[in-house]
Amino acid sequence: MRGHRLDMDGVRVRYGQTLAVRDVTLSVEPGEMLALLGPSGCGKTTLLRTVAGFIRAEAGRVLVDGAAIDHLPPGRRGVGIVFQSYALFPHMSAAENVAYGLEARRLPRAEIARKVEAALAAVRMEGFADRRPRALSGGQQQRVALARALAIEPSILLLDEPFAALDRSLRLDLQLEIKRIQRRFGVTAVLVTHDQDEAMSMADRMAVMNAGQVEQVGPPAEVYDRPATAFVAGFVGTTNRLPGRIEARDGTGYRVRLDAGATFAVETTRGFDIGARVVLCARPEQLALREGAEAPDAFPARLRQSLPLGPALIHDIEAGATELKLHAARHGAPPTPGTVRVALRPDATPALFPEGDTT
Ligand SMILES: Nc1ncnc2c1ncn2[C@@H]1O[C@H](COP(=O)(O)OP(=O)(O)OP(=O)(O)O)[C@@H](O)[C@H]1O
Repeated sequence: MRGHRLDMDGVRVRYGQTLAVRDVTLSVEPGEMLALLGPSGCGKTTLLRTVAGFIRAEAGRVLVDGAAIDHLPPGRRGVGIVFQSYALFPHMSAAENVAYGLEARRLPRAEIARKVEAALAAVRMEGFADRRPRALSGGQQQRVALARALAIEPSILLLDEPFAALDRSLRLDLQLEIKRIQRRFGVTAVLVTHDQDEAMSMADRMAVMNAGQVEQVGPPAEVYDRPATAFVAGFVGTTNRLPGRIEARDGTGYRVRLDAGATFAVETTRGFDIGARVVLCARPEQLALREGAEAPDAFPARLRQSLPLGPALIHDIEAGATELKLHAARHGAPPTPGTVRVALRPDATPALFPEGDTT
């Protein structure tokens, strides 16, 4: 199962008038897990199903280890798929379900038995071989579905929201299980999810999709820290959006005059004209309350409330029509609601986008 490379090269998929996937080019390295992350309707399932062979692309190619597989039917692509709904055959036992794909390949009986046993053991379900799906919990059914996908020793494992139907604790169990198995076998995997925490914790890299296109692809921390577009900044993690205007060039960035009434220095590699309208996107942990007198690098706002969240404190703030969330360490008594000043933390690297960028 080890080490196969997957390439999507200019894949375009249309349903009638709807262009669901717009010329997507993505590579998944051998043994890597790539998450396709995005809001409902952005095209992630369509892209996954195109790789699986259930949907035909209007343009572009899908390649495994450099060879195009577009002409192959799903059963001959060497892909294993786990769906959101467990999609097990209800009248078959767990072992029969796992054997199904192997029987279709007409393998000898003894070999099928051996592979079924190994696949069920890999997902820790060896004691449940004779159970029918209805006698298994949701998490157990999904483990069997995973065993079925793995039994054929796929070159690529496709995971289509496999945890969506599970409650929280089962979900975490299965996430850990899949990650463990994926690492152990070095299987190349694509995970479709609309859950950013899931993508962050499971994936080596994530591709953030919006309206059929990939807006950014990279390791989760990089996407979080350096969002490429305003959409990514808003979709991955929490972002405070502060409108303003470019006042002047400043070192390797700009001085931005915020509508809220302060001037922030922001580093960026993007180019802006002086006077251009912009949106500054700052994470809750990049802003801070500033004590004391008026200063040009802090703007006035109203602290509505402060709520404890584990070891942190979330400040709920309004600055004119803009609502802000600030993340602070919790020590001592929370500040009193009322007038406050908000500043950028000295080490913060907020993102700057042209106003009117897609959100
Ligand atoms: N069979 C279909 N016929 C027509 N349009 C479709 C079909 N399937 C999907 N679409 C449309 O294509 C676009 C992409 O859908 P897709 O299911 O790939 O998105 P998604 O990101 O996986 O969303 P979700 O998270 O809701 O599953 C959407 O606009 C959707 O309405």
